Amino acid sequence: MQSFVYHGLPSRVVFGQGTLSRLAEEIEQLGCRRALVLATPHQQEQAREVLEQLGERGAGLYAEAAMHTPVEVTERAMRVVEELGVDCTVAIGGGSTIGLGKAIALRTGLPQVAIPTTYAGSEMTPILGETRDGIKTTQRTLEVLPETVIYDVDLTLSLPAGMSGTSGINAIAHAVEALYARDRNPVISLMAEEGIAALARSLPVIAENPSDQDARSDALYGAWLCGSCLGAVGMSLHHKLCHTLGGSFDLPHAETHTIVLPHAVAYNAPAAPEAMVRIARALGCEDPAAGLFDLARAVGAPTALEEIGLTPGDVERATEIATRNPYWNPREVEAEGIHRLLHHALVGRRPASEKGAHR
Ligand SMILES: NC(=O)c1ccc[n+]([C@@H]2O[C@H](COP(=O)([O-])OP(=O)(O)OC[C@H]3O[C@@H](n4cnc5c(N)ncnc54)[C@H](O)[C@@H]3O)[C@@H](O)[C@H]2O)c1
Ligand SMILES: O=C(O)CCC(=O)CC(=O)O
Repeated sequence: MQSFVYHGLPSRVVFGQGTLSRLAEEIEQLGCRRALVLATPHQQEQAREVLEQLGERGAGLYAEAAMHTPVEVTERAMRVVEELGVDCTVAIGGGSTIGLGKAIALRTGLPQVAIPTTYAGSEMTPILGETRDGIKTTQRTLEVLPETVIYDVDLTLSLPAGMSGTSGINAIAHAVEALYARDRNPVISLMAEEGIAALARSLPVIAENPSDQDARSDALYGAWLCGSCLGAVGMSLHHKLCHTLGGSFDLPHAETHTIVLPHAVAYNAPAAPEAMVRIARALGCEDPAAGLFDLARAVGAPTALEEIGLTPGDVERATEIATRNPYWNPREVEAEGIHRLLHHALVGRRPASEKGAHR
């Protein structure tokens, strides 16, 4: 057995159907009385209902959360925090809204309740990415880890079929990279394999019938596990590529993850054979790279970066940025291979895992 370090993260998780009804008691458990409810403009009505449900524990609503946590949005939220004298935040939404709660916590130390409505996984991580003047920087600090997470399966029923597929594969990407992380450990690897399996079996069912409650429950359980993997260990090439494509080419987050993942896995396969066995087992297929590509197709997701806005002329610059300061990766990150990977992802070629031992 390899030696390892396991670092447990302190958060309280409430999981089930109808669990939103426990929000007031969870706020009380934190010792708080005046919550600021956070949302995107799109989920404003849902957030208003949450505020009403809170009664005197609800201090106000700020519904301007935006993708990649722009600092000007956070600064406006900070003025609301001060004006209302709030003592905690409640973020209801996906990674964008939860990111805003984290950005406020970083500046104030206010406790957070996160109520995720996508599968992105931010609620389980001490990671915050913030955008200033168009540049996104990411940090890891326990100060931003939400104290309480309420997973309510009912809240995911409204997530459209298309977004459910790409958001679920965004979650799978965290577990895939956790399986070959430099700081991987047996507990997180168990969670990763279980998380991939739960999402791989539920996402195609959701694509057919977004109201299937058993599949929704399975998917949210998988998202919790995969988010925990992201929070616990370091990510590698796949996340670096997606952060490059999102940050420098403005490609949409979950779709980018969905398209790039099979190709990143194909690239890393020769250097991470044990991880590949576990990913294939979780997917129920022979070749993990092809299996992930087929899963994307099964949920009706895009499979080519050119479908979401990348052009052939962008591949050179994306290769240069992604290889400049690479994250640790099990296989050496070399420009020619990354250029080829990105070209395959651009055109949507069905990948096959490369064979041989590259380290
Ligand atoms: N720090 C981390 O650990 C971490 C992890 C994953 C993602 N992220 C960040 O999160 C952001 C992406 O998050 P996301 O993919 O969850 O998307 P998102 O939060 O931007 O949500 C996308 C849209 O879907 C809407 N939406 C969310 N849930 C819905 C539901 N159930 N029904 C209907 N509409 C719904 C939102 O209001 C929004 O308009 C990115 O900025 C990414 O970098 C951070
Ligand atoms: O943008 C962030 O906050 C970091 C996101 C991250 O590392 C996970 C992801 O890319 O899905």
